[in-house]
Amino acid sequence: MISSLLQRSHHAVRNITKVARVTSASRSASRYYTSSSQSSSRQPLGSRSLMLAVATGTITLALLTRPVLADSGVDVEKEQQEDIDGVVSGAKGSKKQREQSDVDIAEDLREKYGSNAELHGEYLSLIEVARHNLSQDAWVVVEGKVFDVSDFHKYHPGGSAIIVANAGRDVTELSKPVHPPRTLENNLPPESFKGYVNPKEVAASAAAVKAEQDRVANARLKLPPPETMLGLDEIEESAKSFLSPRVTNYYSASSLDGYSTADNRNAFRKCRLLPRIMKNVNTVAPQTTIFGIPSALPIYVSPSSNALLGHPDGELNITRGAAKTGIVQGVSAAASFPLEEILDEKDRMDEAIGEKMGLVYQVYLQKDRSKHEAQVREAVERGCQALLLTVDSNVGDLRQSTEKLKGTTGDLEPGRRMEPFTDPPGYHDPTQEWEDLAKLKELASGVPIYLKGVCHIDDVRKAKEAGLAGCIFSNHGGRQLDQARTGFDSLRQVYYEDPNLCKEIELYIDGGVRRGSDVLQALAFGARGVGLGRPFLYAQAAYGEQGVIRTVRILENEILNAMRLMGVTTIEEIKPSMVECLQEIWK
Ligand SMILES: Cc1cc2nc3c(=O)[nH]c(=O)nc-3n(C[C@H](O)[C@H](O)[C@H](O)COP(=O)(O)O)c2cc1C
Repeated sequence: MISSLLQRSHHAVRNITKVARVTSASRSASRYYTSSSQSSSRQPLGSRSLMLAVATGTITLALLTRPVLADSGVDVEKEQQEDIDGVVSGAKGSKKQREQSDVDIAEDLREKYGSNAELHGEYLSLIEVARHNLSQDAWVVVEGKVFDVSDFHKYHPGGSAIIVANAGRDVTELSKPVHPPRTLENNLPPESFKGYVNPKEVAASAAAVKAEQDRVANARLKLPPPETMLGLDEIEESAKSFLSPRVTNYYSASSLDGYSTADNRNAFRKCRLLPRIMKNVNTVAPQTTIFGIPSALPIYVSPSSNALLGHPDGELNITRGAAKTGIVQGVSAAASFPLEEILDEKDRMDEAIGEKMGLVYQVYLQKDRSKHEAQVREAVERGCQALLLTVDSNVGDLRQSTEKLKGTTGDLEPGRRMEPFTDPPGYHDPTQEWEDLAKLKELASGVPIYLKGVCHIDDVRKAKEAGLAGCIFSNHGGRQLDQARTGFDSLRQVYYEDPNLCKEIELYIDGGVRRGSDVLQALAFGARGVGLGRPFLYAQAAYGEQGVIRTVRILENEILNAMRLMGVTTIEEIKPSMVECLQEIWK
């Protein structure tokens, strides 16, 4: 059965993925062999298994992109509910666990129980495994054993996507046609082994995963065509109509009470436009430069992690859609595809279109500085045109809706904690300071740096003094500090306090932008452009690359319409006096 499925799947996606996959697989594989940062205990792949893996990488990806099990008899709804646990945004415990990777769990278990660990009740639950389902925190189950493949997937000869798409799950059946038995295990450092899962649980889960993939692929086929979508919210609703609760929750979740997320939308509703009349608006020009890159519209894709959760092509959909519409793509440090694969896709698009698309890379400062430094080096070497340093995330988030769904429980430990608290969990660097920018600038070697997640005017001034190219006013879509001021309100406040600042340093906003008129309001107060996060995630989830294109076309139509109705023909003509904010009227 598997071989006929493979054949069907292979034909379906052959043209779009084959060359790409093999090229990128070869590059990933060669990096895997040569990278000096690899653990010394890591063994190179045997040449036979490597060739097999490279040759069949396309097939494995195809398997993911097609329905694989028509009628498994599995309770999909129940599985989806359990699957919610796989949201890694809050998988702080797992990060901590990984930091202790020198503790060789494998040896420990083997020493204690030999190969019969399961008889002693030392199982890892699949719920726990499912928590590690994102690119930066990926566990998989192979033949009852749990492995941490967070680093390995980037070097997987068959491509990273196949692993990331199945992170948190049992991949035994998927890997069988590709790998001789135990290939994966033999090529991982010993500390990657996390433990065993109950074989009965594994069988049930594998069937449920396949059934869920089947359901999603079928549901996507039944959506109304993308050209019938007239607004961004409509596309989001389409995506939510079939995405599993865990994916919808991951994309939509906010910190704590979600005030900032709600405020982001409402910020634009507080303002009214004052159009100027009797102007010739036959020709309008919405083009501008974003992060120094020519852009067809004053919008860009704000970097958002894990697009693959919504669609098997994930960020690659966004690369294709952005290239074909002439807007800039922001790639997240926690993207589900490695930067290398996204840049390979960009190269292909540049060649096909005959023009270079705009692509900028987002980074976080991490506790292990070698990690973000390596990311910056790679981004700069491969020609990313700007770096966005996200500064609103010096610690992780508190998304309680997600934690609740995951069944996370809290601390009941008694104790009078009178000492200062230190060392918060997670990989973000809580010690980050302005001084750290010097090193980043050095690594960037002239590539402009923008701070993402700025709120206060004093920080804009400091960024200017530090020689940065600009700031993005943002509260991270309401996913970090709840009640942080909205990007749009920060921009307005800065404009009122120092109207010339936007001439001295580039300013952008993101958060809650869903209409062309929202874009115009931000431009009026001096923003060069606005970023959108969730709309592009949902658009690619529902319609792949076409969803991204449709989203841009909708915004283009709305921006052009609003410009004409406002009586302006260029972005420079949009002035603060054309926007009245109700809050000010009531003062
Ligand atoms: C699911 C999701 C993942 C995100 N991941 C990142 C990230 O990895 N890095 C980052 O700087 N911002 C990230 N963001 C924030 C976005 O870049 C952007 O600031 C926010 O989504 C804007 O709000 P909007 O979704 O209302 O457009 C993420 C947002 C969402 C919704």
